[in-house]
Amino acid sequence: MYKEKSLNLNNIFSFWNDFQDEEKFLFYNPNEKEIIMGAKRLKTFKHNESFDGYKYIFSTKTFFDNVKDSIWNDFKSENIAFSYYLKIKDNKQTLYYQGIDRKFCDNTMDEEYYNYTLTNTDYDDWKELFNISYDKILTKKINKVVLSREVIVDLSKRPREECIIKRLIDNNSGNFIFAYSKGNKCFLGATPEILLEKKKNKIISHAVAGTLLKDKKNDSKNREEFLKDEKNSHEHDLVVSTIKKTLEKYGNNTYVSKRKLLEAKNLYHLHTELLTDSTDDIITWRDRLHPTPALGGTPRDIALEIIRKHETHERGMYASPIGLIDESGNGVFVVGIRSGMIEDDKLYGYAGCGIVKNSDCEKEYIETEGKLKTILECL
Ligand SMILES: C=C(O[C@H]1C=CC=C(C(=O)O)[C@@H]1O)C(=O)O
Repeated sequence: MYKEKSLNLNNIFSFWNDFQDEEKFLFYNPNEKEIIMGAKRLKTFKHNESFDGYKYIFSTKTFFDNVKDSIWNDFKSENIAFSYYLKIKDNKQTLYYQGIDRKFCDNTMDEEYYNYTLTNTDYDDWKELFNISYDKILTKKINKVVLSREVIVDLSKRPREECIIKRLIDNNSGNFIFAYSKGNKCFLGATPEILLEKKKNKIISHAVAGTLLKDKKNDSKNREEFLKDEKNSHEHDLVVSTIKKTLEKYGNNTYVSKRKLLEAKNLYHLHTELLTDSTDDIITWRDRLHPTPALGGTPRDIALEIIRKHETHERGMYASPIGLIDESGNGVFVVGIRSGMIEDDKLYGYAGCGIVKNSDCEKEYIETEGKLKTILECL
């Protein structure tokens, strides 16, 4: 259905810029060393409709089903096929297109940087949110809840999306980079966390939770201690056991790897890989797993109620599954953390962290500052 041809752009973002006012996405998979961009919506799939014949499906979801805040207008839970895709892999560029062939104006990219100011101070709100949640932990209503912050960043002019995307890719090797541009908004970020992958009949999920901020001076000692640290282990194990239960319930031959360290630019995380055999489709699996206690909490319903009721901002697509699915139904969903929404000359930045017994309000806030750097350092 799609025609294909090789391209030789000096600036791969010429594709992005050429679709000025069109809906488009970018998805960089560091494991495959592959960038896929798509532009111009071709088809929106109905529930359970087959994806056959479409090169890639870009799949979006909001954290909660209902979205009220105008920041998230038009950002929905959808499966979308695009008219144009550019795949960049092994130094080769392939354009897939439906309908009219397209010539791209291949201008070199001048990088533009943005001075910014944070316009909200939210420590008091954080403290209140933390105290409400911590009380639920002390009274044993919940074991864990993942709380998040929204920072509002004034950029004084609308940034060029491709400049920020390029820096997200350059700064965060090993992370998945995503960008979804629609109207005057663009949601983008660099995430270390895969919710799930489907490779033929294997489902692979990843528990990523527990955080150490990097400190160059004591790096190796800190890392060793972090791997054994009780608070972080507890926070991590709650994610592993919830994912494991879901894989065991719906799959066969579930396997849990040994815990490892996952490195991001400014942080380390605890990381466990979980695998199971299943022929069920990737969207069904996404809906079984989202949100894991790395983004929601446990017990899930009570933790989600706390988030819904007490976080003062709306999560929208923050912490939600963002996926790319290929023609054969294989693909990957990552979670939209370390992210921000550009709206005109503002950026709404998001970061969160897991709260468990032994969490400290100020330390957790500092942890979110470290996570926010991912996006702020790319402005
Ligand atoms: C919720 C976020 O991080 C999650 C992923 C890894 C580690 C986390 C933690 O240690 O709290 C969080 O569960 C975020 O970055 O916004």
